[in-house]
Amino acid sequence: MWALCCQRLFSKTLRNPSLSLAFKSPPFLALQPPSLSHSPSMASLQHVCTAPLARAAFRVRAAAISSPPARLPKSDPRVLLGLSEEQLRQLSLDLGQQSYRGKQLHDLIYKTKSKEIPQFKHLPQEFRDALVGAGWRVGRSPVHHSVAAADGTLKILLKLEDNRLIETVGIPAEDKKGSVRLTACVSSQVGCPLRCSFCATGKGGFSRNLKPHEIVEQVLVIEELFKHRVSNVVFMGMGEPMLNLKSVLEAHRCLNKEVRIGQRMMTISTVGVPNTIKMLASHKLQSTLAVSLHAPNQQLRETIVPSAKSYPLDALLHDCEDYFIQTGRRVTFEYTLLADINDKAEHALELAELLHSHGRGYHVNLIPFNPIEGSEFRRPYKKVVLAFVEALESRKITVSVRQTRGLDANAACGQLRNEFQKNPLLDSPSTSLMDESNLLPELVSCAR
Ligand SMILES: C[S@@+](CC[C@H](N)C(=O)[O-])C[C@H]1O[C@@H](n2cnc3c(N)ncnc32)[C@H](O)[C@@H]1O
Ligand code: SF4
Repeated sequence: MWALCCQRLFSKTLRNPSLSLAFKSPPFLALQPPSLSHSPSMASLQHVCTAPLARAAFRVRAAAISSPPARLPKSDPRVLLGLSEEQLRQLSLDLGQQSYRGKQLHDLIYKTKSKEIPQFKHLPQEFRDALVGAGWRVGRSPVHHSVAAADGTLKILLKLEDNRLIETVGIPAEDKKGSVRLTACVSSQVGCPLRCSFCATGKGGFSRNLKPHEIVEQVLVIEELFKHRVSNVVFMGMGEPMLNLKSVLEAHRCLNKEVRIGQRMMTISTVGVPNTIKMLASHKLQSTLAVSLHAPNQQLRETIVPSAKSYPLDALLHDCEDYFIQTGRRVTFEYTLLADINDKAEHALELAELLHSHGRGYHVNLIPFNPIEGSEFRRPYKKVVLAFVEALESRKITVSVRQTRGLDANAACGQLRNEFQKNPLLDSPSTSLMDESNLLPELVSCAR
């Protein structure tokens, strides 16, 4: 029986990597094969284990034999953040606990926002030990630095497990009814390989894609620092979401289902990567697609966005039409206004014509350039921006101008991280740099 038990455990372990560490861990080694003379049942096998840890470990293995392996993501199989309640319940069963422990785990991760398994105080010690022993971790990263701007915008640098830094931004705002809306602007990659000419992230180079939990945790850290629920998520931080679509979709699912942010409250922004808009459309999400256009014709676009060479404007707009047809969601076009490059009234008229020729309900969001160090570009004057707006509106295009938030906090995406990377003296962790004297009084309570 003992030999059979071990054999079945071993084959389970091969199929379920979450068990392999537990199999090698000390409590397992503490289990001694009982005397084979009286061929014990499972219950009597458990009885011969006297150390509490060994008993817990035995229950883990007994449960592993009797239940199917948890369906866990292959990318990082021992990170709790990102798992659904169902997966956490299955994990609890696999570790010899009752299913309701999975619900408790879910609350600890997504509501209490505990960062370490030892902080799961109201779970039994033996369960915490089993989780740690099997190599599980929550998957949260420490805040390395944060800077608050006068308008309440908070820019945060997170230090990932491999010591890489990513930016995430919390943007509080009051809606028309006076209640506070908190937007999380999340990164999808460490850096970006697409190198748009005006973007600090592009200038900082590319390291790697973010894993789903590294995207989700950005929202949790903003909720934690502001002590307020995040209402909106925009995938407009560092990186190109469409180059990391699988992780972005997994993070989107988790933010929607586990963190409970409505799909309509989320926006995925892309400069355009061939075939990916079609893929996204096939998921029929109720989220907004924002396409960073920046020019009304192919020739000018290629000078601003080098990657545009592989994705002609006509094909890009065709895919946007398709997104609208598939999802019923209006596509937004982002247009960064660069003085004397793409900000003339004739550019606006050409843009209106281009959009009308591709038919559907589009909206243009103008972003006056946020100056970045060493850039040859300039921000246009306000009157130029207003003339651009008027020209678009005269051609019946709905348009908004993005308010520049947090200008004094290295506002342009990727700038704060670049500062830290080039100046090693700055590169020391700061616990709380939330300087409330910098905040507008009405936002202090929200940002606390
Ligand atoms: C940082 S990108 C990330 C999402 C995606 N890669 C994209 O380009 O849409 C989000 C938006 O920020 C804009 N952006 C980047 N750097 C900027 C700057 N210095 N000034 C104004 N807008 C900027 C981009 O044009 C894009 O519309
Ligand atoms: S604007 Fe977007 S796609 Fe272009 S370099 Fe920056 S992050 Fe990458």
